[in-house]
Amino acid sequence: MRIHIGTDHAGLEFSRTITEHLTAAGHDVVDHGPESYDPLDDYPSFCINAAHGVVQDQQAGVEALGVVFGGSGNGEQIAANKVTGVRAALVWNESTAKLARQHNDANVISIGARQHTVEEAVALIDWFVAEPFSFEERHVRRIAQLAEYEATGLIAGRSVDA
Ligand SMILES: O=C[C@H](O)[C@H](O)[C@H](O)COP(=O)(O)O
Repeated sequence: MRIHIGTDHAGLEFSRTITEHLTAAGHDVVDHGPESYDPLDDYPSFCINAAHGVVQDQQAGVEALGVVFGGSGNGEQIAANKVTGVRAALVWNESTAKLARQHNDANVISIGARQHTVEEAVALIDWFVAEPFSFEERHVRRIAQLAEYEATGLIAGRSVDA
């Protein structure tokens, strides 16, 4: 599995441990930065680049997921979700990490590095990566609605404002 990671200054300390852990588990980690600590850096470009990496790999048939993390994980999730084809979920416990895959087929998760220990963050990532999508009809239908809205502004061919 290729795993794209992106963060900001608030998550940078987690990067090394997360990369070491995922690499030791046999994953191919692509780090989209930042490379060094700058307390004034901005998460959008790092997280959007990670999200783009996931989509490009998946479109090319490469098995890939993404992990973005920052102080809260909120801005990082918002940034990742700006990328067409990304379903980024903010996860904070075992249940939300697993449901991100089971129900949402999330291809990116976001974690608040100031909300967890690095050991907790690694566990969240492991739960997410190991969990398969359920392929249950209702979840497939809802994900398809999101994709349709993203592509056309419609859901089931109808305006969501109607
Ligand atoms: O949602 C955004 C993230 O939590 C950022 O990591 C956070 O806002 C950075 O905060 P500061 O610039 O105060 O270190």
